[in-house]
Amino acid sequence: MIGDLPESPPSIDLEGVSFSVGEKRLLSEVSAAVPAGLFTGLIGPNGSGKTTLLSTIARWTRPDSGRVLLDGKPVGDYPRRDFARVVATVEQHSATETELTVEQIVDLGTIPRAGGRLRRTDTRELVNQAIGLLGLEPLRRRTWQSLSGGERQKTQIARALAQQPAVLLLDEPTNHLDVSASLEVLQLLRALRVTAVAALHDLQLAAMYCDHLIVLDGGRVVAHGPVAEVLTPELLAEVYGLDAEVVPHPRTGAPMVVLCGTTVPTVPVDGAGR
Ligand SMILES: Nc1ncnc2c1ncn2[C@@H]1O[C@H](COP(=O)(O)OP(=O)(O)OP(=O)(O)O)[C@@H](O)[C@H]1O
Repeated sequence: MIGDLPESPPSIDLEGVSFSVGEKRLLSEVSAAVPAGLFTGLIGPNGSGKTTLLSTIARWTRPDSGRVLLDGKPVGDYPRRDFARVVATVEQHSATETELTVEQIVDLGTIPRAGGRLRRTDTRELVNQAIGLLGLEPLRRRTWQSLSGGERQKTQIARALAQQPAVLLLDEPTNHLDVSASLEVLQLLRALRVTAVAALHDLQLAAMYCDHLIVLDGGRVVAHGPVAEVLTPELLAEVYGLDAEVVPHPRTGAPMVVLCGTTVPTVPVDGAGR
């Protein structure tokens, strides 16, 4: 046990979570289960509430009503320091003003867990491991300012992994990553077998790497459950307005999203205004 929190990956339960800013309802009665130790994808169109929901799980946003439970206990009931040790986050937009190097940023990940108690040699080992896993060795002494978008993204993921979290909350973790880097990073994250929730835009990546999906639309949950049950042509048409097929991968049999277009043309095909 770390404080009140278990070392093993906890489950997360969302129970009727609602949140508004002024008149705008960002989350509406969101209820879903995030299974322990699995990789859950949070999908939905732009503005559907994915970042806001991650923020409520991370305790940055307090819901107006409803509860977020970690291993059956409201997240707000955990001591701040214990919660920070166990839950690591990778945000959609990271700070750009820092002068720190890759190594120093990854080292920041060890602070919450160490709480000043891990010996320096132990934290160095965690930093080296995380840098190695993300293939950042050649960049370890480069400054944040000098990194490309994808290199920054990998650095932030390495920082989160150096924390050795039981829960990982990731807002578009493949942002800026090329195709093979996206596959490598998701494969790595999934293999950790922590309780992970990742907001994803790429439906094919979600189909390949997620165990479980929560689908948001307009701040509401429209579906949640195992990928094969949730990812259907009907759902993609309803939520995204997509004309798509979901077929078994010819080699692995895993669901594969084949896009045919949109169900509603957004741009006139025969010339605007005619
Ligand atoms: N402080 C705020 N005040 C008013 N509206 C807000 C505020 N923060 C977010 N919103 C709105 O809430 C909705 C949900 O935003 P959120 O960032 O959670 O969506 P998202 O699904 O993560 O979007 P994206 O895929 O574009 O990143 C959006 O319509 C957004 O404009």
